[in-house]
Amino acid sequence: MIIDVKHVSWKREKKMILQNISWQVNPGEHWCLVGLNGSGKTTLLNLLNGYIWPTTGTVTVLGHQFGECDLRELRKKIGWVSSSLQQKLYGHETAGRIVLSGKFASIGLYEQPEKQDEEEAISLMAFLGLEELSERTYDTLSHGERQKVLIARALMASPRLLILDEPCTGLDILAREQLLKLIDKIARQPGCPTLIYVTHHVEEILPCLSHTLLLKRGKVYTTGLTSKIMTSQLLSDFFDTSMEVLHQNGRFWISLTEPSTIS
Ligand SMILES: Nc1ncnc2c1ncn2[C@@H]1O[C@H](COP(=O)(O)OP(=O)(O)OP(=O)(O)O)[C@@H](O)[C@H]1O
Repeated sequence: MIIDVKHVSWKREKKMILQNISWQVNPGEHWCLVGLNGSGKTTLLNLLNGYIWPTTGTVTVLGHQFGECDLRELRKKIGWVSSSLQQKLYGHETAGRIVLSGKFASIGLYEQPEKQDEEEAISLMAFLGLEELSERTYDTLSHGERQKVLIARALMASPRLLILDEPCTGLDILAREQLLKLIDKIARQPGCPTLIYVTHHVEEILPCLSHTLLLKRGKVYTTGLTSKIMTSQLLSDFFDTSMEVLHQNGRFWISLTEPSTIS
């Protein structure tokens, strides 16, 4: 099993941030994690990476139960692309060196890379269509280009689990679609890591994301096949707002049926 979270709760300042979360991710599945602001998505990701510990329950990732394994070793097998990573990177580094640094899980490149690593970074960037960015410094890249470079960096470590935490935030519609196309391309590769795609936006859910977890106020609202979850009835109940879901070209598009009722 890739992820096995059992009856996990996390409490802070007398507040239950996550309550009795159970979630299993099997090999061959790709998951979407959907929840509104403050529903507990980031907290759940922090638990998966061992940055925080459950108040109760157990977390097992890639067969390693937390508390009984070397977290530093485990984290090398988990790629995590998030906005907080964006902020940590050095703007003067070239995109090529940032991708290469993923091999060493470092911010900046301190070790002398092997020729083989350099070749791997070049071919990965070529596969993802990023070769023209290789010599550009990170601070000259657009937001969408940065996200692609960060995904390439995560892939350099050959992770078994790749967490994409709201990767389309701040992108215009075209940049968003370009980034989603790249993620879809990665998902189609044999041996692709298990994807966990975190979002507020149903429109971003790609057909490759076979399963969905809906998180609401710190609890699992439901889990299951994405195709079964993305219905007008279920999402209206989840968002407490009447909405219609249109299924088109393998994607889901939402419209509010009574926008004026939102307070
Ligand atoms: N260390 C902490 N101490 C107290 N409260 C916390 C802590 N970390 C998170 N919370 C609270 O837990 C709730 C869930 O936060 P979390 O960041 O996990 O939500 P989220 O779904 O990722 O939200 P967003 O989509 O806005 O990023 C929020 O109410 C937040 O204020």
